[in-house]
Formats: sequence, structure tokens, C-alpha cells
Amino acid sequence: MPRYQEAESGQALVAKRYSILQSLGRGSFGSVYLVQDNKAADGEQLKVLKQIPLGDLRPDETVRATQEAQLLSQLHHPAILTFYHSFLEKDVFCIITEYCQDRDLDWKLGEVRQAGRSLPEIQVLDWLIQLLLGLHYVHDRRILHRDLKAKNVFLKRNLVKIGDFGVSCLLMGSCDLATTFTGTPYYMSPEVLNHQGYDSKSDIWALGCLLYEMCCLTHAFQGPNFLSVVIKIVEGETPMLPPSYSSDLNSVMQRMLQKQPSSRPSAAEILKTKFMEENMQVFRHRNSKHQPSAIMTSKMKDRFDLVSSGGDKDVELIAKKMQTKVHLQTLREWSEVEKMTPRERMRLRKLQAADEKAKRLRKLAEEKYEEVHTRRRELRSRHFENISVDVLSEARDDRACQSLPISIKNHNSAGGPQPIRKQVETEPELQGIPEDPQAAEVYYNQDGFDSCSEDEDTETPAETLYLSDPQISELEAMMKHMQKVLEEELSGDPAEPEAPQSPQGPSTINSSLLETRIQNLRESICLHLGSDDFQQVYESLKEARQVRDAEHAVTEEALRHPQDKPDVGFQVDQLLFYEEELQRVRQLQEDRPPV
Ligand SMILES: Nc1ncnc2c1ncn2[C@@H]1O[C@H](COP(=O)(O)OP(=O)(O)OP(=O)(O)O)[C@@H](O)[C@H]1O
Repeated sequence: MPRYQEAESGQALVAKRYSILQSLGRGSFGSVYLVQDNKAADGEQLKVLKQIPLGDLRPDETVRATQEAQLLSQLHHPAILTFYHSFLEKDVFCIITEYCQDRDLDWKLGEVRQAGRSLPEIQVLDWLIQLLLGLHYVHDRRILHRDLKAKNVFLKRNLVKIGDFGVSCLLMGSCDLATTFTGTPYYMSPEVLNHQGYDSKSDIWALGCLLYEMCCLTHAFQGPNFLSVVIKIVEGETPMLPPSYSSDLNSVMQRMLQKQPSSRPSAAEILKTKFMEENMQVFRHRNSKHQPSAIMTSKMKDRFDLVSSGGDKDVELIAKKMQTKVHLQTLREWSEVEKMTPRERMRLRKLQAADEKAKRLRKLAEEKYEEVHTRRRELRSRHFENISVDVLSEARDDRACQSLPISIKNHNSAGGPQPIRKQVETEPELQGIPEDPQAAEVYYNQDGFDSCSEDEDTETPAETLYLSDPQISELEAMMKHMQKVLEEELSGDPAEPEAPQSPQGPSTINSSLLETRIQNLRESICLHLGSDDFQQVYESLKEARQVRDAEHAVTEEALRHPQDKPDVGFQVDQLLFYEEELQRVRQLQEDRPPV
């Protein structure tokens, strides 16, 4: 752990800039914290600090790791978690990334599973499209992820962000090697397990596994121990999606899970299939319809941001009404340039009356704005007086939601600067006002616009809140990427260039970290099992790995470890795999010409 500098407020300060607010958890590489960047602009202050103890990193390795981190900070895509910067503090490598208040996909899928639900296909497709766009972007730049898994996909409203990009490369140092090393076997491709190298198609395999998981809420390749999972991946049948998902989606997944990397499509090839293209159009259509950006002034957006973060029902209602008004104004402009029928003139009069009402609403909104703003200012100053975060408590895995009184009070409604956006399907009022006057008339009547008044605060509050500026621009950026992919095909552009077979990614070698990991795992298993039993299971599974006999391994495992410790055999297998990897890394290091 780094030695934190104490800020005046008593909060731990990292790099004289980041106040640690809350522990978000611990991964296999290190600890993760929610921090406040004191040098960032308002609304962009919440970030994530990942601290990875490095052990004895040589100076040249340190320099390389930092350079490689800079390379990662140049990736800019809405589906890629923003990597701000990295630095070393004592023996700890620190990475600052974007904060995703809706946690990770693994957590989300667990939540769905526990509720006994499943994800609708439209949701799966929304996420799949974004993930494919993200992969397409990095593969196009000849960068591979290498550790794509549900825990590395973060959620920010309905936007997904591929995270931990290259972190394993930076730290495990295996990116330039003909293999890769990750902490879980579930997403490993047959070629990786056969030590045949990692390329962009191995990322596609991992995404295929993820697609299965989104639909079935379990891993695509399951087994009681590491070796049985490995054998299923290498030799087992490709799983199918349940019939509740379309055959088109199933066939996308089947293609992604082809055993032969060359038979798997690239991200661009998948995006360009008719099925995916149609779904991208649906995604674009749905999201662009519901974006307030096209019709709202920035002042209004500010107000709506305030609305959504403040959660004040009155203000929400006003926001809804104001949005309706903006739609009407667009329509009125249209009317003025058209030859008006008496019916249209009547409608215009209605609009003018509505305009008057809207003016009054605006005044009310401004008053509310002041009121809420003042309240937030007071709360914030109180918050900074009171905050006391136990950042040094390693055992805690509390989430940001549990103890932060203001902007990060609740993980799901957290991130003060991040306003709320509900699922678009539940927002009929935002379908847009029909341009046809008659249809518009029906719309007004349905919408009850005539009854719009500040006296009607009892009306059901707006279901729809609004995206903040950064989120709108992220969505817009996503649309642009989609447009680009769609246009590529329309103009008959050739498919994306193949990502390199021998990746040119970051290249830091840090086998000492791998050693530490092996050591930690060994100690932890011994603690559970006792040294003697550990040794027996270890020898037995080592033998089983050599003969690749899953049944033997399963039987041995069942004999060796008690029922209440079902994951021990899995861990021993994992340990053996790590040891093999370490040997390979060392071998490659020896074979390498000196830099
Ligand atoms: N950018 C982020 N925004 C929000 N939460 C995050 C972010 N990065 C990590 N977390 C959370 O912090 C916790 C630890 O994350 P971390 O990525 O270190 O480990 P992991 O994914 O659980 O395991 P592994 O190290 O094996 O990948 C997880 O609960 C994760 O959801």
C-alpha cells in the first residue's frame, strides 16, 4: 500500500490530487478505489484508482510499463473504459480510469440470475453491438484485449465499457509472447489453451462466451474443475442458446465459438451481417429518438442534469413539460413555413397559449433550480466536513453506495454528476411529436398538453430523466462508430484488416508478479487444505494434466477434498496452469535477444 498523504480534510490523498472516497473492491491484481479528482472540472471528478503492488520491478520495466500505459490512454471510444493516466507511487503502480456507477456485467448478470429473470434479447443485442464496436475499434488499431470477461465489462446506464484494457498486459508482461495469461479459464480460447498463440479471434471467442453468459447467465463452458473446463473448451461441443433467443443470435454466437480461429468472424464481419446491421439500425433509431441533445439548449440540459441528479419530483415534472414545449416549438417553426389550413392555425393558437404556460413554467423551473442548487451546495459542504473513509481496511468490499452521503450515495443512482436515464422502451412521451398536423393533434390530446400547468404537480412524475452532456456525447460517438461501420459496407469497402497474428502490444515482462500470484494462491490453498492434502491433490492433478484425463482429475478431486471446499481442486488446477505459464514466460525471456 502506498503511503497516503493526508489531505487537510483528513481524506487520503494520492499523487497530491486524488481523494480516496471509497473502496470498490479487490481484484486479483490489486485494490480498486473510487476517488475524487481534485483537479478535474465539476461533474468529471469521480474516477477510479486501481493500485497494483508491483514487487521488484526493474527500472527499465517501470519505464516500459509507463510508456505502455500512455499508449492505452490514447484509446478513445465510448465502449472502451477511459484510461486517464498511470503513475508509480513507491512500489505501487496506480492507474486512473473512468468510473462506471452501475458496476460490472458479472455483477449485473448475478443480479438478474438471483431475481430468477433473464435478459431480453433486445438488451443482449444492445450490449453485444457496443462490445463489438469496441473490439472493432481496438482490433483496427492492432491492439488486443486478452482478458475479456464479464468482470471487465462495466456498465454506465445502458452503455457498456470494456475495461482493464491491457492491464494484464502491462502487468503480466506476456503481451508480446505467443501466449497469454489470465486469471480465469472460462473465456480462454482453444488456441490459447493449446499454446498456439493469441490473436484478435481469441478476443472474439471470449466475446462469444460473454454472449452465451448474457443469455444463459452461466459460463459457456462449465466444469467441476479447471481441467474439465479446459477439455470442454478444446474438445467439447459448442453450446446452444435457449429457444427463447432467436436463431440469428444463436448463429452469431456459434460462429464466434468456432474452435478454429480462422473460422471465426472478425468484429467487423459480425457487425456487417444483415441481422446485426438491422439491430444496429434499431439501436440508433431508438437512441437518437430519445436523445434530448438535438432539441435542447445547453442551458436546459444543465437544468435537466440538475433535475436528474437532484431527484426532485417537481423539477422532473417541469423538465418533462419543458421538453414537450421544445418539441412544440420545432413543430411551430415547421408550421410557419407551410401553407396553413384552418386546422393548423387553430393548432398554432394552441401552441401560443402553451407557450405562455411554458414561460411560466420556465420561471418556476428557474426558481426550483436556485432552490435545489443552494440545497446541494449546503449538502456538499456538509459532506466534505463529515466524510471519513476507511480506505486502509483491506477486508472491506463495500460499494460506493453504502456510505457516501451525497453524490455517491447509491451505486445505482450514484455519481452525482451522472443523471438518470430510464429504459427507453418505457418512454412513450419521448417518441417525438409527429410532423403530420393531424397526428400531432392526437398527440397533444393524448399528452394532455392543454392541461399543462404548474398547478398540476400531482400528475404522475416524468419517467424519463436525461443524460448528462458527457453521456450524450458518448452515445453520439457510439452512433458515429455505428454509422461508420454501416457505411463501410454500403460503399463496399473491404473488410477490416486482420489484426496481427503476432500482437504488437505492450511488452513489459514481469514474471515476478506471476511468481507472487502463484505464491499467494499456493498459500491460500494450503491454508484451506493443509500442506499434506495440498501436496497430494497437487501431485494428482499435475499427473492428470499431463495425461489430460478429466475423469481421472474429477475422481481424484472428489476423493481428495471435502465437499465443503468444492473449489480447492479448481484452484490447484489453476495453480498448475500458472506454473506452466511461468515456465513458458521464463523460457521466452531467456530466448529473447537483449534490448
Ligand atoms: N471503472 C470502474 N468503475 C466501477 N467499478 C469498478 C471499476 N473498476 C473496477 N471496479 C470494481 O472494483 C472491483 C474490483 O475490480 P478489479 O477489476 O480489480 O477486479 P475483478 O474484476 O473483480 O477481478 P480481476 O482482477 O480478476 O479482473 C470490482 O467489483 C469492480 O466492479
